[in-house]
Order: sequence, then C-alpha cells, then structure tokens
Amino acid sequence: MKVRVKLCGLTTQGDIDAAATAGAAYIGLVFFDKSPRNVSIETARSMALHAPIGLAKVALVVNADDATLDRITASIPLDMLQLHGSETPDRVAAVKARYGLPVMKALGIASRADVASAQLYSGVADQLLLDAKPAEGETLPGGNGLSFDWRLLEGESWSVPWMLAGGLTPDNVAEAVRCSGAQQVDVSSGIETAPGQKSAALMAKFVTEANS
Ligand SMILES: O=C(O)c1ccccc1N[C@@H]1O[C@H](COP(=O)(O)O)[C@@H](O)[C@H]1O
Repeated sequence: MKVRVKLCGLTTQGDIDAAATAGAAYIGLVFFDKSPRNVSIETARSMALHAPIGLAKVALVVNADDATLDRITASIPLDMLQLHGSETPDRVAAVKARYGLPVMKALGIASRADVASAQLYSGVADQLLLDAKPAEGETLPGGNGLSFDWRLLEGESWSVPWMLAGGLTPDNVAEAVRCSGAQQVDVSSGIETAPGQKSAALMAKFVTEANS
C-alpha cells in the first residue's frame, strides 16, 4: 500500500508545485506566529487556490480560538484542520461541529502512557497525528525535528487513521514506516535547507523514501 505523505509548513506557491510534483497527499499551512513557517491568511489563501485538485490542504493551528478559526476557514478552501496544541477531546468535538471539517488532533508521544492518552481522542478526532513531545522550554509544540521511539506504537491498533510525525527525514522515513507500521507520515523540518525554507529535492526524496 502506498504511504500517504503530508508535507507541512509550506510557505510559497512554488512549495505547492514542488509538493504536488513530489506526490504528496496533503500539504500543511501553519498559522502560528512563533513558527518560521507561519503564513498570513492572504498568503495561505493564494497558496490553497493554487493547489491542484486532489492535494488536501490542512490548516495547522495551536490552541486557536473560534475567532481565529472563523477567519481562517472563511477565507481559505480547506480539507482538514490540524489542532497541534493542548486541545481537549471536548474542544476537538466543538471544532468539528462548528466548522464541519475533518479534524486531525496532534499528540505528543514519549511513553506507553502517552499512547494510551492518544487513544482517548480516537472517538472524537477524524485522524490522529502522533508526534514527539517538544523538549522542556521549547518555543514550538512541533516542527522541532525531534523523533520519538517508534517501537512505542508496535502492536497498537487505532480506530481512526493516523500519521507518524516528528524528526522524519528522507534518511529515516523508510525505517520509521517499517518500525511503526505507519501508512501516513508527516514532515516539516526534515525537508528544509533552513528553518522555513523548503527544498523541492528533499520533498521528492522524502516521498520516494517513504515508499521504498
Ligand atoms: O512546523 C511547524 O513550524 C509547527 C509549528 C507548531 C506546531 C507544529 C508544527 N509542525 C508540525 O510538527 C510536525 C513535526 O515536525 P518535524 O518534522 O519534526 O519538523 C510536523 O509534521 C508538523 O505537523
């Protein structure tokens, strides 16, 4: 089965073209001021309108309030919302109900207990994104290039689709897929030449290696 790839933190129309050429299934647009991949609503709208049909457009937000989500969803044609903060299951349910879009909840994994906590969201989120936990004092809750022990996912079954994320690169994604059994993977910093600077060559290599 083909591994579906989400390329996250794109910031230009050129990045969208490169993601489509590479064979990505999803692209991620980051709405978080502190991220080097943050995009304005205007930029995100022009990128989303530029994306070919079939390339799913995901808006990534961190503990966003309704006013922020209202602005994003009113302006940008989207296929999914990614909640990458400390949103509770009730908040996930409220976002789903208010916007009528599929919601992917990101969860930090560092132990078996975290895997069990992530399972609590499988009844409410449409997808889960299993990421590394940020280091203490880290500014960003994701996009830090940190991996977790993929063996923590061994033998786990999920009732909703999930993506593996955290520190994935063209060099380790094949092993990560083998080890975790992931059918979907997500990457941000591992396809960059500098924070926020995506590389078309690394995008293509990542998608190829994810399926190798
Ligand atoms: O990419 C970001 O800047 C970002 C900011 C805030 C929250 C999440 C963010 N990225 C997400 O984190 C995962 C893992 O990133 P990385 O591959 O380890 O750099 C990424 O796939 C995004 O979904």
